[in-house]
Amino acid sequence: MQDAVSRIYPLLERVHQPADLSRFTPAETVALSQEIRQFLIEAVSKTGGHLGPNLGVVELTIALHRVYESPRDTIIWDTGHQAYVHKLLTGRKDFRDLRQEGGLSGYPSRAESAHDVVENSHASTALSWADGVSREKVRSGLPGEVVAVIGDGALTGGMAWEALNNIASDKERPLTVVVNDNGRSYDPTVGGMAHHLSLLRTSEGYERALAWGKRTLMSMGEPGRTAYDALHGMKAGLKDFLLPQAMFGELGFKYIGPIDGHDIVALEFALERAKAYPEPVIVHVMTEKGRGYVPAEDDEADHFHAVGKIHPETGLPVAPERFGWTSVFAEEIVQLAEKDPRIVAISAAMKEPVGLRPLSLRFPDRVVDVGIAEQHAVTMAAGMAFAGAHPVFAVYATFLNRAFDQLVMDVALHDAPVTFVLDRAGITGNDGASHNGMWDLSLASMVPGLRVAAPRDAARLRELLEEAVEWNEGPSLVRYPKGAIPKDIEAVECHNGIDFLVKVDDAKTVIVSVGPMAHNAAKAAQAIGGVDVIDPQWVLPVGENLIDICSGYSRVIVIEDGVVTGGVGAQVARLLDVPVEVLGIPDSFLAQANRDDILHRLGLDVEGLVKTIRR
Ligand SMILES: Cc1ncc(C[n+]2csc(CCOP(=O)(O)OP(=O)(O)O)c2C)c(N)n1
Ligand SMILES: CC(=O)[C@@H](O)[C@H](O)COP(=O)(O)O
Ligand SMILES: [Mg+2]
Repeated sequence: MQDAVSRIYPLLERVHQPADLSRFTPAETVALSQEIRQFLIEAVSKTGGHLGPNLGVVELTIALHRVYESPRDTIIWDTGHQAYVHKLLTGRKDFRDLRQEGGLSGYPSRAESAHDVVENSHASTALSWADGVSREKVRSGLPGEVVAVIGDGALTGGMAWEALNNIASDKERPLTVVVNDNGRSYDPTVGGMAHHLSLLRTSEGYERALAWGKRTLMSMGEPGRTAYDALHGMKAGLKDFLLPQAMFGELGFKYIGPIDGHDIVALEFALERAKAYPEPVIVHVMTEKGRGYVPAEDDEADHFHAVGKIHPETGLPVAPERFGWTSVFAEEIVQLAEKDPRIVAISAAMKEPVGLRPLSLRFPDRVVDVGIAEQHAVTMAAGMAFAGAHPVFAVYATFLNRAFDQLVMDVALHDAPVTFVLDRAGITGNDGASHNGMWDLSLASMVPGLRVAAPRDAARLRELLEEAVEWNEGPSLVRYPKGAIPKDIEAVECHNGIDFLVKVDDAKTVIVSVGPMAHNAAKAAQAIGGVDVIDPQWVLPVGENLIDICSGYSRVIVIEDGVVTGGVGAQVARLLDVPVEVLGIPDSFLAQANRDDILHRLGLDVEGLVKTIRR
């Protein structure tokens, strides 16, 4: 086996395609699931990746591939971060370069396999995809079932409910929704729906008691049977009262569950029933995130949702994490909230990764986790602002795309003083095309009244964040990238609010650098000579002060880590008479690779900038 692992996995060796699984006995499938867990721990500890979610779906994925015939039957994974086992069972075992340039994607990928459908790793879309695939299969008479697997976290997203509503409306069209319920997003999953699912989970014992009662009474001959009939009459009423699964029924789905998601026989039985049913079905599967790997099971924070490289024996990181942008925000927002009681923070199911954990510990009632519900978060923020708060929505840049309408119509149109803090802005790299935060500047440039700051270092992040939350005339946005934070660069001069990072006599060329691009811009300018570098800090809308300064040069170059179309450079070019060159991300989806390698490929590292500017 060509792979990232040194151990031999004899059962996994036998699987080249899903059909091979049909030759396994039930006992062998159990042994296979143990092998797969070992494989995942060994391989992912070398590369990093979504270990916890994948450890949780080993049995579920085996069962799905034994019951359904992929790719004839379409299996769709929501978010797709839990598709590693699916990859292993569909012939992809070379995990050496998982999430690296040229290696396996961390998500389903059509380029890799005919078994993969959805590459978009933004959550809560799988049910809409499934509805679409199923409609077209039925319309055009294509064979094959459609199954969507969605986590309890992704089920908090509004789009999932729009899809459920549509799927349920067509009783003639069978479609199976598998809810992979591990009770967690990163944190425990929040909201009424999560509560509902957990009630179903706790009712499992009740179901077992009913089954035991039935068996016992029926074995007692006629008197027992009469007693059972009487009790059975009551059961529906009792069940409706005790089991909120009725809700799925009322929505139009047959509900099967809750099923032990680590029992392959039970899973196969449930999936076979779902497959045979001629209408939409929900199969509710209970799993444990991080299952079978003690460090992940014990990790209360997020059960190893996504890890870097780790020591497989201990689960400890191979390299200590360097102090990052997120940590600076995490510290600063606590300081600001201490001073300003109007500050309330919002997270869309990502308190820890966006740095809101310390604030939630200091002021538990001033951080709201809305689930994976970015659209709701933005409009809710507008409502909070109306009622007197200054909401701070901390979110990954790529996920704000989803709430563009709410940003324009609910926040900007109402001049709501909401601050957006965009983490992972610019190139993120290993998560592939869908996770780069490269559209935010272009989108923000179209929103009337939205002020955008791009700090170049920690000192500027602290200052600009403070200015943002003090700005109450309308919305503001502060954006910064993924990863370690570089050293502060002090300005050599400041004119009319514009920092000069490099200033030489008689420079004809000026580089306008956006946020963290300042570091490469300054180094490139120093290497070339005769070039000034300025940092406007508040980059959108483009200010008159920036235009005035740029007008004094014969050549203006804007460097930004966003798409070139419609970003800061495009706005500067619109307002200046001097020719403007924009160096940024071309309008294309970026294949996965390390952030530095992508910057190099795009000519945005020092070497590339020197070359381009000299030319
Ligand atoms: C729109 C969107 N917002 C946020 C995320 C980040 N994110 C990725 S996985 C995840 C939690 C998913 O929970 P769940 O669906 O239950 O899957 P699990 O990891 O528990 O298997 C979140 C918040 C995302 N991918 N998409
Ligand atoms: C699937 C998903 O959207 C997240 O888990 C994401 O992969 C995390 O990215 P970071 O590692 O940058 O926090
Ligand atoms: Mg979950």
